[in-house]
Amino acid sequence: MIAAAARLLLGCSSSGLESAVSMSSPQKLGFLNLQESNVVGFEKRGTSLGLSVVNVRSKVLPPLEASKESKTVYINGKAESIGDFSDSSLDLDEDLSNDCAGKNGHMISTIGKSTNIMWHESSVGKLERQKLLQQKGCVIWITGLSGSGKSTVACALSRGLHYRGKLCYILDGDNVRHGLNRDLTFKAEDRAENIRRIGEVAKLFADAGVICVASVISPYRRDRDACRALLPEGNFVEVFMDIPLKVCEARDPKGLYKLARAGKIKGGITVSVLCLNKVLTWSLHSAGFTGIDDPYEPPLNSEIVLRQKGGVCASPSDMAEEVISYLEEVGYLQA
Ligand SMILES: Nc1ncnc2c1ncn2[C@@H]1O[C@H](COP(=O)(O)OS(=O)(=O)O)[C@@H](OP(=O)(O)O)[C@H]1O
Ligand SMILES: Nc1ncnc2c1ncn2[C@@H]1O[C@H](COP(=O)(O)OP(=O)(O)O)[C@@H](O)[C@H]1O
Repeated sequence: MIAAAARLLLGCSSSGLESAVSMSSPQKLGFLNLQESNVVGFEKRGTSLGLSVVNVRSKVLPPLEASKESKTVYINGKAESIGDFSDSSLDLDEDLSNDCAGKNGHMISTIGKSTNIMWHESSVGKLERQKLLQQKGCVIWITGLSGSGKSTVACALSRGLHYRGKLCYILDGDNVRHGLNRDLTFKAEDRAENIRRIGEVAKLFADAGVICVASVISPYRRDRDACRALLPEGNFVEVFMDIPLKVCEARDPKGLYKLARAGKIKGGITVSVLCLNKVLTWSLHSAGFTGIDDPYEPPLNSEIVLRQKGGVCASPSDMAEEVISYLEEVGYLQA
């Protein structure tokens, strides 16, 4: 928050500051180096063309004021004057300034519901991170019915990759619903939002250079395709657990198919389990259970299909090896 506020200051008097923001050209961006302990309060003093003018009160510094030189920023792609500022030539770390300004410079845009936001490019890029990790960041998207073996294969895959010295992280549907997506139900629009968020997080992991394994039912083709579209070509590897419903239902490790068949999931139910003398309660709000009274749309062109052969399911580690072989083939296990 302090860095963000400092960036909004845009110009200031120099006394007592180690560095200051320059707005003399749209290619430059700098940061005020404020010590958090010295800042005792932020005060919003007004807005100008969507940019907040902030007064930082400090224990050691005099109040900072905008001063007298006219500057330009780009707001929603349009050049706008933001008023009078001076001291544009103050001591900046040029390299860091240019690094962090990124390719969009001071492009301020509206994205979704967020107004006046700017893209900051990191000084270390994806290629450098990949070189460090000796792998290519990507998303392995495991989709399939409940009980088809998504989580099991994700774990085996993670183990196999780890064994080869590759950094991998699993985003499991059940787990993500414990935190990030705890506000979402199983009605269609919430499933879509669940997948959208997981897709966005997976994209960040891939950008970090990590092999991100998402194991989620993701029943709707459109939502999966939207996640694919977030990533560079080839970085989204869809793995379809093509296991027949009757096999998944026979496994039924959580007893959910049984509940669904009994009509106890549609419309929302509460499940309570006595565990170590504690009652654990889950609320299942649902338009239906996938495969029973809610649709599952199988992928049409997934990179990998894992299915039974002659009615026999391969072991989870063999299935994981199939995925690892694919990653090796496409060169993702090297930088
Ligand atoms: N109505 C309904 N439909 C499907 N699944 C249900 C439902 N209610 C609860 N569960 C449990 O939630 C797990 C699926 O969560 P996901 O986030 O992967 O689902 S989705 O992609 O948003 O459809 C899923 O976990 P897995 O069995 O591992 O797939 C179920 O255990
Ligand atoms: N390849 C496999 N062969 C036999 N059983 C499996 C296999 N993969 C998973 N299972 C079993 O199927 C059940 C469901 O697996 P799970 O990974 O939880 O599925 P999902 O995450 O798709 O709901 C578990 O009891 C698991 O042990």
